[in-house]
Amino acid sequence: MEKIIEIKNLTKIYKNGIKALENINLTINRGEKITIFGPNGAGKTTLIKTIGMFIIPDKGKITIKGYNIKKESKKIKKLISIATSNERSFYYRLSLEENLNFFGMLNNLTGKELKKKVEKGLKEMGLYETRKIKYMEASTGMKRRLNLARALIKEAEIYLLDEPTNGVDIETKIKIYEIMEELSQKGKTIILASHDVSEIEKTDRIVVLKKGKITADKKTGEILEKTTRKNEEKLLELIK
Ligand SMILES: Nc1ncnc2c1ncn2[C@@H]1O[C@H](COP(=O)(O)OP(=O)(O)OP(=O)(O)O)[C@@H](O)[C@H]1O
Repeated sequence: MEKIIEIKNLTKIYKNGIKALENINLTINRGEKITIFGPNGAGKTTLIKTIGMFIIPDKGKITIKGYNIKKESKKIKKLISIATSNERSFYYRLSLEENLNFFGMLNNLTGKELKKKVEKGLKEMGLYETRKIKYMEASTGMKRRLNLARALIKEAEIYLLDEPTNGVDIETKIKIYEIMEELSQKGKTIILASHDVSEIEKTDRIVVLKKGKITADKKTGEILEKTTRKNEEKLLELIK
C-alpha cells in the first residue's frame, strides 16, 4: 500500500494552554476512507485543520505524498481539499454560484469545465434553485452545503471533511455518501471527522481520539456490525 499521509509526533498546544493534540502518530494510505472519531473537544477538528494546513503545529512532522507541509506547502495545497464548519472564507456579497465560480477559478478551472463543475456541484448539493442568493442571505444549511460543494468540486487527491453531513437534509446526506463513494472509486483518500454512525459506516477505518491522543485505530468492520442497530452503542464504548 502506498502511504499518502505520514504524521509523526504531532503536538498542538493552543495559546490558552490547551493541548489539543499530543504526540500523534498516524499513517494513512492512498485510497483509504477513514474516520477520526472522538467526543467533543477530542481534537478532531484540530487534526483535520493541521493536515489541511490551516493550523501550524507546535511539534512534529507531517508529510503528504512525501512533501513536508512546512517546506512544500504550495505543492500540498494542490493535493488537498478541505471542508470544515465555521467557514469564513466566502464573499458575503457574492451569490452562491459566484462564490463557487470564484473558487473554481482559483483552482485553475476555466471555461466550459468550470461551468460544468459549478453546475454539478450546485445540483448535487441541492443549491441550483437558490444559486443566485447572496451568501450573506443564505441559510446556515445552504452555507454548509456550499462549503461542501466547494470542497468537492476541487480536483484533489485527499479530501478532508469535518462532519460533512452535519445539519444537511437526508437527500443531501445520501448524495454526499454517493460522492464519497465516487471519489473512493477513483482512488481518492477521504478523511472525515465524525460522530455520526451512518457516516462512520461508510469508511473503512476508525481512528479514535481522546483528549488529543489516539486511543484506538481499527478497521471499521472490526468494530461495527453489518446491521446498524447496535453500532451507536459500540462507538460509545470506544470513548468511555
Ligand atoms: N482556536 C482555539 N483556541 C484555543 N483552544 C481551542 C481552539 N480550538 C480548539 N480549542 C480547544 O482544543 C480542544 C480540541 O478542539 P477541537 O475543536 O479540535 O475538538 P473536536 O474533537 O473537533 O471537537 P468537536 O467534536 O466539539 O468539534 C478543545 O478543548 C477546544 O476547546
